[in-house]
Amino acid sequence: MFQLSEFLSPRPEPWWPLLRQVGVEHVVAVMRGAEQEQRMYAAVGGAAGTTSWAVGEEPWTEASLRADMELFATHGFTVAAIEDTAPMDAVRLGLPGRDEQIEHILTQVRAMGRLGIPVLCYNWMAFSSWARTRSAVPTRGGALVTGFRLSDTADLPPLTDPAGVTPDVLWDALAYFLDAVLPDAEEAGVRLALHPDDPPLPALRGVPRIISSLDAYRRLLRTSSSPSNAITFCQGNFALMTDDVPAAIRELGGSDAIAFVHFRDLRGRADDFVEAFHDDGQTDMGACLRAYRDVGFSGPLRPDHVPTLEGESNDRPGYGVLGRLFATGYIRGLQHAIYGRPGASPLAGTSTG
Ligand SMILES: O=C(O)[C@@H](O)[C@@H](O)[C@H](O)[C@H](O)CO
Repeated sequence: MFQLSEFLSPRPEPWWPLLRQVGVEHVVAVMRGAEQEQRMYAAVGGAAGTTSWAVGEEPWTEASLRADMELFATHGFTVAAIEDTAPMDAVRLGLPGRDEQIEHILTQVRAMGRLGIPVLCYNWMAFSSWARTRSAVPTRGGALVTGFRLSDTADLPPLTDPAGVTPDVLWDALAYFLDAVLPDAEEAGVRLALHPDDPPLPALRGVPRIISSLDAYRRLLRTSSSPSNAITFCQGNFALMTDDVPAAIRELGGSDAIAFVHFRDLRGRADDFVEAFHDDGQTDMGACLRAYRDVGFSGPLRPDHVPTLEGESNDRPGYGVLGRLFATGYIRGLQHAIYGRPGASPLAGTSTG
């Protein structure tokens, strides 16, 4: 059985109890002021991230991560994964300074091992994160979703100086990173779960991207057979790579390479799409969950990118509270239909009076 999780920063908010109330016990954490926490909303035109490091030291040290875990625990949550890293753009691009950045990642991975956090989600999108060209597209009933149109990026400046950044440079840099980190990750019992480039296009704003196809994942898995060399199966992106997402789950999950799942959906193609409510996109979500069950996936699964609903501010596109609650209910319904409802018996709830 997967671990139904939510994506949170270690900064308590008044609505956290709602997650416990709808049945979420696990957290996928970002780290205070680290790379993804800064990029997760800002990347799509939402509120900018903060760089405050609350416990007086870098967010990826054992002391910081322990403090975060304890904080989540006081709110009833267990940390199932970290979806954030120390800054690593030099690592992604193979630039000078990468060895120092890799040392930070090693510090993080070893700390995660000691703390029993088994999954680290990372990505190969240099100087960016998920990219959208619209952050308020009306969908069902006027709820707002994000959207992307490649043609809208034509006039945007390059994300970084593209000189020298080729797919080969990125692949070599990824192999160098895996070589440096996988042995320690394996020893620590931590799986490095590579997230797809979002959107999965061969290049964005003048800079090539490499993790944008099923073949790229096949190549990743050929690079090292370490059990720590793993995948974040971000369904929305895979739905833009293939028409048969369940088959991709069966292929990649069949060798136990899926360590973490982002459960979401959309409508369109990689160069032109809008996101969707979990029950309103182009993918058969139930067929996906059956595929996870059949390959024995047992890691964290979290909803990703939900619509912003009536009355909510859209300063965190994709991460509104009401949409998260709807997504959680939808996933729990599918889960009980497909896996069976734990503890349910035909007589449960009936009176024997
Ligand atoms: O692009 C995606 O599909 C994502 O999973 C990101 O939105 C992710 O949540 C952020 O980059 C933070 O890790």
